[in-house]
Amino acid sequence: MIGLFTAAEIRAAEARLLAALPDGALMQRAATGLATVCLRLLGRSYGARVTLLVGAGNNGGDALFAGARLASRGTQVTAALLAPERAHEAGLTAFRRAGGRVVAPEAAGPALERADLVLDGITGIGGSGGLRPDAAALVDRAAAGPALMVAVDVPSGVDADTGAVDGAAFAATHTVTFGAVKPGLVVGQGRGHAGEVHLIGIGLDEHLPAPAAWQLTDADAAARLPLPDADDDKYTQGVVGIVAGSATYPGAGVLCTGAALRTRPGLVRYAGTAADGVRAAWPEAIVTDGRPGDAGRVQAWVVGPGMGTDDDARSVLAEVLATDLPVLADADALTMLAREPDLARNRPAPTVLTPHDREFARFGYGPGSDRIGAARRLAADLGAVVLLKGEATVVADPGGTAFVNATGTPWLATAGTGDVLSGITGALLATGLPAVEAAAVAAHVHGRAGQVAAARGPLIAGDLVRHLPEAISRVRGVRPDRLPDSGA
Ligand SMILES: NC(=O)C1=CN([C@@H]2O[C@H](COP(=O)(O)OP(=O)(O)OC[C@H]3O[C@@H](n4cnc5c(N)ncnc54)[C@H](O)[C@@H]3O)[C@@H](O)[C@H]2O)[C@@H](O)CC1
Ligand SMILES: Nc1ncnc2c1ncn2[C@@H]1O[C@H](COP(=O)(O)OP(=O)(O)O)[C@@H](O)[C@H]1O
Ligand SMILES: [K+]
Repeated sequence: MIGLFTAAEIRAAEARLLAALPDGALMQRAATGLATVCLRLLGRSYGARVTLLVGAGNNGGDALFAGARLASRGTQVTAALLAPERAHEAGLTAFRRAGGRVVAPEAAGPALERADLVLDGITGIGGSGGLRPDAAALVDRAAAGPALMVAVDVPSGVDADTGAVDGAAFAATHTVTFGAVKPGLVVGQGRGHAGEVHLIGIGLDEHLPAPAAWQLTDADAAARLPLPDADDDKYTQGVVGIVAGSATYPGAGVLCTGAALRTRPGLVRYAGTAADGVRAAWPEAIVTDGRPGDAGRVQAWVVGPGMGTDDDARSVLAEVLATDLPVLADADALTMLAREPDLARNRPAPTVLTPHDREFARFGYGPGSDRIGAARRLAADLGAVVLLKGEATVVADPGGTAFVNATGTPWLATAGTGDVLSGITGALLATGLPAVEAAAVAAHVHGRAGQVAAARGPLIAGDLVRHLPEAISRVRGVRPDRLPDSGA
């Protein structure tokens, strides 16, 4: 798993590491890694043109030392200094000594127009609030040029902890970040500004605390997707019950049940008023048009997508939440729970809520620009796991552990894909995974299914269900064309 660390956690770790190192050593590590990535991206050093945007802090120091390294290898490097009198002194000396050219921000236009690569060293983890006007103007001018845009540590204007962007921000194609990945690079608007993230080790790991936020890799997700083994039968792999869809809107029931089957095919039960549609679409499911209690035994419930919000729906929701089983509540169930949160508050078994932004806002406050913070707050308030959907889906548990999803595609912004996510999550809850992990792994697999489906063109929610087996195999690293011999 990839740990995500706040600016305060990184500063505390840096302080311990700095105390053990000679002056300036840490910045040299950062600048060496930065220059190496720049050279790789440029593909050459001699004759290339690089322009540095340099603020008054250590972030500008990193840029200047990296610029010095590039200049000493024959690259034409120009530095636009936002605050010449406060620019990093040693960095500026090294830069000038290596042949770097210094200009005022107002005179940086030609250098930005000609640059192959722009290096953003205006602010890093020390930035706060929206960029000041002079910095914002420089960032805008850089964006108009043709260069590769490389952010030092954090794109300037992006809040390193939350990903919030208030006004102008450097839109990077690559971010070279030091010591640890910051949440703001992978969530909220910051995710879109960071581009590809390159992590440079500077020896910080042993000084960092246990992370409170994580990103899963394919391998992490695969380790939580148990394979059936020789002792399994259809009942032992986790049976999920689905309450979704309605006579008027059977689609949600069909998508949710299909997603559960394609994730964990042992046995999926369905109870609800879309029974005919579900039966016709998925003969593999065990279907009743009765109440959840008529469905037979399950190890987890999914309740909500397309079920309506009338009195019958409310009583079905209450019945499911009154069980001592893990429950995933989505869509119409969230609308009802926003009115009556006590139905879900502090259940003895895990509850997972999967709101998009508008559903989230029904609980009393919008997610705002700190999506991890918002998910944590609602999770703590309700004693439930909250999966806040979006470009980067965030999962948080009541204790504050959070996951930021790394997979997905904007093509997922289409009706019904949330119903599919509910089915996947419910199937994983039924396997007995801790709820926060089931939700995080489900978001990971759902995003991969979206990527697999989108590779073939515009996707609809049913395509996600169809591509789930391939997505899961890819997450596991299984080549689809190889069949092991029996017992191998
Ligand atoms: N502490 C260390 O030893 C290391 C720090 N490193 C670098 O140091 C950075 C942190 O350095 P600093 O603490 O000096 O802070 P920064 O360099 O990130 O930012 C501070 C500067 O930005 C200005 N600023 C803040 N908000 C602004 C805004 N909204 N608009 C315009 N200007 C703004 C401040 O006035 C100050 O001059 C890291 O991000 C990283 O790049 C690396 O060199 C690794 C080692
Ligand atoms: N711009 C986007 N980029 C990536 N994923 C997105 C984007 N917009 C939505 N999604 C994903 O698509 C899904 C939509 O779910 P939801 O809004 O519940 O749809 P529905 O209710 O129609 O099923 C979520 O998994 C969400 O994270
Ligand atoms: K920066």
